[in-house]
Amino acid sequence: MVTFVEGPVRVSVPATSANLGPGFDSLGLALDLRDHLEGEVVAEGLVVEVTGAGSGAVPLDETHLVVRSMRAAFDLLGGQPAGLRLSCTNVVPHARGLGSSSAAIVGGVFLARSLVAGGALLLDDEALFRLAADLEGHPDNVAPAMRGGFVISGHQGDAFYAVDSSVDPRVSAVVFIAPTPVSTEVARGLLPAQVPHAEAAADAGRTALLVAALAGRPEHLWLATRDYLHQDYRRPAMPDSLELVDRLRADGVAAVISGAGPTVLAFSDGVASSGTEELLGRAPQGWQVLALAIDSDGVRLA
Ligand SMILES: Nc1ncnc2c1ncn2[C@@H]1O[C@H](COP(=O)(O)OP(=O)(O)O)[C@@H](O)[C@H]1O
Ligand SMILES: N[C@@H](CCOP(=O)(O)O)C(=O)O
Repeated sequence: MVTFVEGPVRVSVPATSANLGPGFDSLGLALDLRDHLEGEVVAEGLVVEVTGAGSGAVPLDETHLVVRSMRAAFDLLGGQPAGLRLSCTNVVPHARGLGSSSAAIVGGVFLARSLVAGGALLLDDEALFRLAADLEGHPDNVAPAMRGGFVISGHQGDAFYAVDSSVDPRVSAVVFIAPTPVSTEVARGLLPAQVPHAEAAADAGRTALLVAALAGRPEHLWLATRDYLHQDYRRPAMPDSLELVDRLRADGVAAVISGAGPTVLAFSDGVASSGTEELLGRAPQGWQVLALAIDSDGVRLA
């Protein structure tokens, strides 16, 4: 019989940028931009409040992504609470390629576990990661949202792996958030079933280089962030984003489509052409630009 904790529990969960150019469906980086969730077990019913990103757009019932994720975790933890109150304060923009859905899923499963007495003994971090990755369908955002930092992840049969890798302290990110959304589902629908072998080989080389560049050789970030597997195929859904990537890269900036887009992420490595101040001035009109440090905590009690 599962026992729930009394009173509200607060958690926070970071935005994430997946792919980082060539690391399609395998690389992900947690960024210092957090959604906050507060949950409480109550006598009956379901009350969901949302402020910030998604307010007025996301449902406020059982179909809300955080609620669905909490329900899935409660099932694995041993049972559903009699009633639930959930309050979401969101800053991660939705459908922009900054991992809002993974933040909702990871925040939800972690919040559910935190609402159960001894929850971490009933559902350990590995099981929680697996649940979240199953709910999302790909682990590249979920892994850094859960663990923080830079994580290499993928499928292993019907399970998942995730391995932390280091990030040089000189590296940070500037994100250019496009004014209009593109859903990940739509952006994935643009990808071909097959790619030429030479391009797959080139992409593998750049991905390996990117891991080394992030770990301590940031001077190679521009070379390392060239993608061959997804960005150009997605151009029709986000032409302005690809144009911005092209412009920044032509000036030597390590710029990529963040996740499935349409946000553009540029790595700042502290040197003049890719310094944060210089990058902040490159935002197209109507776009939001944010300088973000790498988040090293992942989901946590707020
Ligand atoms: N915090 C949230 N609460 C409820 N639903 C969310 C939340 N974040 C994301 N979603 C759902 O996920 C969708 C965005 O997911 P997706 O297309 O994968 O984009 P993203 O790149 O932001 O993850 C939203 O339109 C919404 O339906
Ligand atoms: N590897 C996925 C990443 C999707 O990230 P999101 O932040 O856009 O949800 C993809 O490229 O489809």
